[in-house]
Amino acid sequence: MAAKSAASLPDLAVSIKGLVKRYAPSSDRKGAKEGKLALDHVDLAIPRGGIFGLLGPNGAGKSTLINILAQLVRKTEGEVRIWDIDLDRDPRHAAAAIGVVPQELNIDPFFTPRDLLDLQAGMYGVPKAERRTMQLLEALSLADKATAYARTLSGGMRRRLMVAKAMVHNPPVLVLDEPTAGVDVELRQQLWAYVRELHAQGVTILLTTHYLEEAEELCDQIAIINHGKVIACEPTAKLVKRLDTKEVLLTLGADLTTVPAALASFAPELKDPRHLKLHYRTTETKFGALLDAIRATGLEIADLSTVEADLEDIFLELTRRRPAA
Ligand SMILES: Nc1ncnc2c1ncn2[C@@H]1O[C@H](COP(=O)(O)OP(=O)(O)OP(=O)(O)O)[C@@H](O)[C@H]1O
Repeated sequence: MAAKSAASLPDLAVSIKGLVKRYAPSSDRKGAKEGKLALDHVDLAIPRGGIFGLLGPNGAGKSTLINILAQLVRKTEGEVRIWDIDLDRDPRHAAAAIGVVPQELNIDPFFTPRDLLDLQAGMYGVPKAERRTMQLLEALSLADKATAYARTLSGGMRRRLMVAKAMVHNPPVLVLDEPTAGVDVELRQQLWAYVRELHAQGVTILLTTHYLEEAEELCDQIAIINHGKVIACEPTAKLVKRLDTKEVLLTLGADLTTVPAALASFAPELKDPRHLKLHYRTTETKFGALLDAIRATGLEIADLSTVEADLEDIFLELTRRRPAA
């Protein structure tokens, strides 16, 4: 994979079109004839060479999407291409193009890191001469644990071992599902340093997270998923600004031709003589201060509504929970 010439490299590392996943109905949920719709016509274009964040609250569908890429979950509908290889037509080569670090750290307790990586390399048909077992263990600060039983490794070491395992076949795309869930600050920094190093080497990174701060720190592009739908997908700076900006639409009781100067700091947009849109940064301005400013102008307000409530709710949800310190 890594040997592909620059001219033949795809523009998109991952391309997803109309992806639907409906889980089979569970027998213990009475009355639920239809299974859970976990992904509802998802389209995503993940450019080659970037760090792409898939952000969303619990149960949004992030793991389902990752597990479809990893071929652990079968999609219901839609097209998935990894490194321009269709998952349905050529699952084997699609699998060779991607390394996935799952959320769960299932490692056989009696395997050593070296055995585990050798086994994985064998599964992917990596010839012995091309194996990079010790190099990977060193890169992830696990060289001194190469021959220790996995059961003696700490949670952080296991997580790093899973990253090494995902990189054994040198895939051009690395996917990390909630890599820092329950991980301490030091390990998080180590993990990100390694991810950045891979990125610098040209590996495309896709990660899922609950945490806006984390996505903001690492990712150049972020997609937000909620209830199985992608509700935003933008460059990080643009998205963060949009998430932090609240729009308020005022319906006026009388025609307005000139916006009062006192509202200038709220980026006013007079849509028509009866509708005025204002913007404010939620991290900088309290809603009460905005109301006070409106009241002080003496404008007659017939109605007031906020726009893009869905994104705002998610923003609150994502910022309320912070990464574990
Ligand atoms: N095997 C399954 N059978 C039935 N429903 C499932 C299954 N796996 C997940 N779901 C449901 O599909 C929805 C999406 O779950 P998913 O695990 O993909 O979300 P998530 O965004 O990864 O959440 P989390 O961050 O909590 O892992 C949830 O409502 C979940 O309960």
